[in-house]
Amino acid sequence: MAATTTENILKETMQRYEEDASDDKSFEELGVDARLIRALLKKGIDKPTPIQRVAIPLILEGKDVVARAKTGSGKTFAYLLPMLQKLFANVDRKKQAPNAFVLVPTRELCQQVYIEVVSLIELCRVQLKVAQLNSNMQASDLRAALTGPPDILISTPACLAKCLFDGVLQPASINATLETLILDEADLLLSYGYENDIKSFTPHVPRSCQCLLMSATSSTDVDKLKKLILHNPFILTLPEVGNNKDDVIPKNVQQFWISCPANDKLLYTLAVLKLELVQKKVLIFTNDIDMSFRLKLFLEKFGIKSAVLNAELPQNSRLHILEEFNAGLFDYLIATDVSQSKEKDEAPKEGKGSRKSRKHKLKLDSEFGVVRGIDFKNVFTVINFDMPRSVAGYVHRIGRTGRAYSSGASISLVSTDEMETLEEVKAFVGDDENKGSNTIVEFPFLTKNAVESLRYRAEVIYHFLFSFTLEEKTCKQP
Ligand SMILES: Nc1ncnc2c1ncn2[C@@H]1O[C@H](COP(=O)(O)OP(=O)(O)OP(=O)(O)O)[C@@H](O)[C@H]1O
Repeated sequence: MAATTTENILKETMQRYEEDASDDKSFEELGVDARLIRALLKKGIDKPTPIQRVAIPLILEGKDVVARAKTGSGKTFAYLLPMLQKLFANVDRKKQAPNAFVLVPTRELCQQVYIEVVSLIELCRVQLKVAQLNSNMQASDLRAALTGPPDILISTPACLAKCLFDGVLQPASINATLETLILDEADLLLSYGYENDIKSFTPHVPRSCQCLLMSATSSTDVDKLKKLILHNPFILTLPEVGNNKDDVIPKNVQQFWISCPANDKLLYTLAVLKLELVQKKVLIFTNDIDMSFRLKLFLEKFGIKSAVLNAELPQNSRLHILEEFNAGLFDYLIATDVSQSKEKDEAPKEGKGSRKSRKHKLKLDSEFGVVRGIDFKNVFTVINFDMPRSVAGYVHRIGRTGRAYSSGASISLVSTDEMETLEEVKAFVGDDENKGSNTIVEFPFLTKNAVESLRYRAEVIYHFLFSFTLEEKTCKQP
């Protein structure tokens, strides 16, 4: 009987919030602070996305929330706005530790969230201090960052655990002060090997703390975290994402594929870019880091300036490249997500407590972090130079365009070997134009003649580069 009543309440509440998600409420009607609304307007944001319409009122009511919504749906503001609003209400309070923790899986995401929070605070002209931690910081740097203490702490779970272990943060202070705990990209945190780190601080999270889990997919990991962290028994999983493709691939992204011999991928990419068949900015995904460098050099010889982004680059360089790309300093970025390459299968399975295997897993997963959650600004086109190895990889790559209310396109170059993956993608998203907008179809704008007209020059450049790359030892012989 009790279970039925709880089920009914949950059902009714879900219905209410489903209705809220589909109506046209403004930020003001959601109860967002006028300063934050003005700040959003300065960023060109004037109406909430569906996940924001649903999540913001709930979070403002103080509920624990598990928010599941597709990539690029605006989850960051869905938690940042109510979190800041709560802090605005009590700017001058004395405290022993930060009032809010935002935990994310990678350093790039720490940086991304940090930039977003600081810019909102500055635009609102409110005195709040934000600290961003990373695992390269020495205990003295961590101590300095936490002096004050800041109002908001943005960190990976590992770095937070380190602060506790080194005595930089006191469990009692967390227990006395923490009001909001946010786990962003919650579906990734455990797969990044953070379980023990999370377990090391959860006992110190006070029962009164509001906990939010933001995630792009549902998984057993999210359920595990939910059990580990959420205190408030009223947990609402927001009904935005189901298990079908319409829920995960943005409807405003046109998806194309091109059949292309494996050896001609450089040439086809060149043709697509040189003939301006796609709209900028362009994010190109390769499965192999060497190939990304080769592609960069090749395009450069045709006057197309690009940068590479992969987990082998030092983190500072990665952050710098992301910042420059997002600031519009160049239009083409070649990213490698090694988790989509064969190397992933060769990774040793994680043994219990095995330091070595955990390290290896972290390395591979941080490379996956190049794709997941990163908000590449104003990307219109995603090119799969190599097909990702799974439909999930495809969905995450495509999710880098068509973010929030913008539109976008994707083109996948498919060699004979990759046809099987294309078939899987087709089975998932559909390949029949009549089925609706959310399908993958053959790219109609690149003719064989157009490709062939570039072949001779491309081959000359290719041979020139071949000797060049041998000398430089930067790239391998293709
Ligand atoms: N209400 C809005 N209107 C227009 N743009 C928005 C709105 N809210 C957020 N955005 C923009 O949409 C983009 C995607 O938002 P965000 O990074 O929060 O998505 P996400 O759901 O966290 O995606 P992912 O799961 O990939 O991390 C950002 O550039 C953000 O500035």
